[in-house]
Amino acid sequence: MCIRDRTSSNGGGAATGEHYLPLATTEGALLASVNRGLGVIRTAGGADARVTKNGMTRAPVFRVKGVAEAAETVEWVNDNVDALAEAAESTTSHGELLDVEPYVVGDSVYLRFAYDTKDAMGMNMATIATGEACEIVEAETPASLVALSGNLCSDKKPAAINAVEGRGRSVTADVLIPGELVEERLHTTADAIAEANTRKNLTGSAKAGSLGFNAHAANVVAAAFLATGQDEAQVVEAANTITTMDARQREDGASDLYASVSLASLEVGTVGGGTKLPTQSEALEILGLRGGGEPAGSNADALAEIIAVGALAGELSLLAALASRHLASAHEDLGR
Ligand SMILES: CC(C)(COP(=O)([O-])OP(=O)([O-])OC[C@H]1O[C@@H](n2cnc3c(N)ncnc32)[C@H](O)[C@@H]1OP(=O)([O-])[O-])[C@@H](O)C(=O)NCCC(=O)NCCSC(=O)C[C@@](C)(O)CC(=O)[O-]
Ligand SMILES: NC(=O)C1=CN([C@@H]2O[C@H](COP(=O)(O)OP(=O)(O)OC[C@H]3O[C@@H](n4cnc5c(N)ncnc54)[C@H](OP(=O)(O)O)[C@@H]3O)[C@@H](O)[C@H]2O)C=CC1
Repeated sequence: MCIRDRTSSNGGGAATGEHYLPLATTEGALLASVNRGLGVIRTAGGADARVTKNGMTRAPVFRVKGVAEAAETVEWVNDNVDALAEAAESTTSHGELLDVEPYVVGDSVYLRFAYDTKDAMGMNMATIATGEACEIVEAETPASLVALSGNLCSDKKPAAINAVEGRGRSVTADVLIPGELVEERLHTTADAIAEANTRKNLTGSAKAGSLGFNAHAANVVAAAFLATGQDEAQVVEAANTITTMDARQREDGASDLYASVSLASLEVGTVGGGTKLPTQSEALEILGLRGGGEPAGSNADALAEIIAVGALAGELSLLAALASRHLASAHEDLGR
């Protein structure tokens, strides 16, 4: 299935202008929901979306004898990031090493390498580059490589480090919706949506011990990932999204709705992996984002921003359905 609706994404580079949002899903009411949310966003004048951080990570784990060797290894790494960058970047003409963050646990040393992988999601690129850098670490320090991935990366597992530090693209989208539009198209009020968001997405998620403070960002991310050839398993990283909804009172006493989603770790690319498959490549072509961007990285930034606006649309429509008590009936009509 493919939703053909326009989002407005004002990010840098190629992200300006109007876009379609290709989605592939088996969730019965999702397309209707996102379509309604996008329609409301478009009528409100469009959403803003920006990538605010970018870094694909790979964190190998090394064995040392104890704390003294661990400290020696960390000191060497901190003093020699340039040498590690030279080794890592010798394996790629696109990737750039941004940072190496050491972590010590007893006789294990973890080095979290972060790369700007430009338009690639970058897991192969980062893994190959990190492997090369590890050879220097082993040659220059007492540390011995145990595993090229030591799970502090952290790939395809729910992990607070991704929610806090980010992984892939960290992207935020927001929109201000006039109160009248909320009532006309979402059949509820800004206050009711804001209350549902606070009690459900914030307090309810906190009580559940969740890493995600959203309603169903994973629905939109999964559908966009399938449609555009991303690595499906990495939906788990994007599920840590935080959704905020506030009723902003106007001078005339009415309230408009401010809505935002912040996806700390959205791992997307427009080159490499499944993006080359025929249908997925066509979906990226519809977006005007197939292949490498100019400058490199701008296409993947734009894709991240478009997916974020889609997630915002989904959050708006579902929270409105909950606030107006339409969730069950919508799924009776569309989802079974
Ligand atoms: C279903 C609606 C949209 C009806 O909402 P409505 O306002 O009664 O719909 P409408 O018939 O008046 O149409 C309004 C707009 O919705 C869109 N729309 C409407 N129908 C379609 C359709 N068939 N195909 C494509 N687009 C559709 C379309 O944009 C349309 O505008 P128009 O084109 O008429 O100018 C609303 O009730 C809704 O969004 N409900 C929420 C459904 C939802 O978000 N489900 C997500 C999955 S639930 C889940 O997986 C996760 C969960 C819930 O467990 C997570 C949690 O715990 O929160
Ligand atoms: N290896 C692993 O541990 C894991 C792999 N994966 C899989 O890895 C794949 C994704 O890895 P990824 O590295 O993204 O893809 P690819 O391995 O397909 O490599 C992408 C390559 O495209 C080249 N390239 C050309 N133009 C650009 C551009 N504009 N921006 C960036 N790179 C460009 C780069 O080559 P060059 O570097 O020579 O410049 C880059 O390394 C997926 O299939 C995923 O499932 C997923 C998780 C873990």
